[in-house]
Amino acid sequence: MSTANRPPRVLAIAGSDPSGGAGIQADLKSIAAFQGYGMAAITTLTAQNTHGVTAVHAPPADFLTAQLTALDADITIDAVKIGMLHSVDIIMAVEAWLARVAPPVVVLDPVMVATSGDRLLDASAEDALVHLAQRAHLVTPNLDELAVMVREPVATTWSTAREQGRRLAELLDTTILVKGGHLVGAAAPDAIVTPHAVIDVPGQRVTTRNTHGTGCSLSSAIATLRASGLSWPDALAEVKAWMADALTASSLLQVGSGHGPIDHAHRMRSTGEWARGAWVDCASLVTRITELPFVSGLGTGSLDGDAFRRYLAQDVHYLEGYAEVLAAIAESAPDPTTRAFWLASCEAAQAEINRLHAQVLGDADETPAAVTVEYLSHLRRAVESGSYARAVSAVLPCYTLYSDLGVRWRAVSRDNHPYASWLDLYGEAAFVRTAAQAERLASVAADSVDRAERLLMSAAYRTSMHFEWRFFAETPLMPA
Ligand SMILES: Nc1ncnc2c1ncn2[C@@H]1O[C@H](COP(=O)(O)OP(=O)(O)OP(=O)(O)O)[C@@H](O)[C@H]1O
Ligand SMILES: Cc1ncc(CO)c(N)n1
Repeated sequence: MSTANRPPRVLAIAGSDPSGGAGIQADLKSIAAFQGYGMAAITTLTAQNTHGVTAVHAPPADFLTAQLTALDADITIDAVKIGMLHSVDIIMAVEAWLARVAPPVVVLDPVMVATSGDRLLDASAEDALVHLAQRAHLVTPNLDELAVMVREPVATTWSTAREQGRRLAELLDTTILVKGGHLVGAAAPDAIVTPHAVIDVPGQRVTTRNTHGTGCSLSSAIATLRASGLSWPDALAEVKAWMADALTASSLLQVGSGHGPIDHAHRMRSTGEWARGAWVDCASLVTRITELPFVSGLGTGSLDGDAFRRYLAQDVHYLEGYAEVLAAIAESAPDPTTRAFWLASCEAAQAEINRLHAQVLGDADETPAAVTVEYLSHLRRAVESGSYARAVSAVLPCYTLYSDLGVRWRAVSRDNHPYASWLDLYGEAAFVRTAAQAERLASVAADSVDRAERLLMSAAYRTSMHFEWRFFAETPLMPA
């Protein structure tokens, strides 16, 4: 299924939303955001904006068949995403085409009602849609659609939703993506559910009204990543991280006064730039860090155990101050999602402190080294500057450097390696994702400040990277 370097050719069979937030417009933007080549066969035209749908016009179903036939006569299709189908005639046209062409990836978003509450599927077409769903490799109902498909009341808890997903998976004998977007609370969980297993993919809720088209965008993005070779759960985790940022960035778009669209293009717009630039500017410093005897000895496993212990004893001191700094950053974060990220990071640092005390260090309490004290005062000064952007820049090397080292160490054999569990901590996918997210948040912050402040951000970042170098150079040499 992998398309190696060729972008997957992804076809959306869906309705048009002229306001650009949902329907084929959202599909094409999402497919492009995940680097696919997008195509669109239009089932229906809607007249709609961010407040709702005012009219629907469906061309004859034969004309949809003509569009689909023109495509498969000429183009190999790697994935299909199916959205608004509106009527039994249209559903039957799509079903006949799927039966003939059998595309390798078929994702069905069983669109019934828009975010605004307007019906997009005739009530009489619900059974036909359930029948069509048996031909899909993944079905992505929201909680209302799930309830219709299993003929039960709408789930109000996540556990009921997962159960209903399980029953639908059995009924259709296929995989279901159960979406928790419509639940209330701080979480926005999703799950990949088969007749035999449930894989939860957790997520934080973004506080925003701009949720128009999230379902369309999710299903076409996941079809694109599946056709690129990812498993359903991996594809979902990737798309959820992207969706959270697209929801957060939606406030800048100012499209309409109702439920506005998400920002599909947020990654193209700017994020990643400042932080990547700051990293590249520190390239030679990073090389010097990797060449330190302590760092190379950690990788090969040849490092002296006492030196590692002395480093950890200082790292505990460092992490204690660092966790306080992260809590202060969370306090000054610009929105609840960003705050949740820094709080989670603060908790992870505290967990690491507890783990080090319990498993490695015991009660011994060594004096903080000069480098530890100075590095922490640098971080505190960045917080006290009152600039969120500068404080984030100062803590960022802790993410980018350790993620980079972790990735380098992935290739190292873990057989009899004395520091294997420590190397694993930073090389695992979750930490790499966290570091990438921290970089994105720093870049977003960089976009909101002036040039002078951006220069101060870069200075704070470089100073921290320099302290990282000193920390690896000096702490192992502390007197025992
Ligand atoms: N406020 C939110 N914060 C974070 N994620 C969200 C939020 N709202 C929806 N999502 C995510 O967006 C995706 C779509 O979910 P949702 O349940 O909203 O679908 P839908 O109702 O089909 O969407 P649509 O608005 O297009 O009808 C899911 O991955 C869901 O978890
Ligand atoms: C065309 C179209 N498809 C799907 C949805 C669901 O959000 C919508 N609002 N409009």
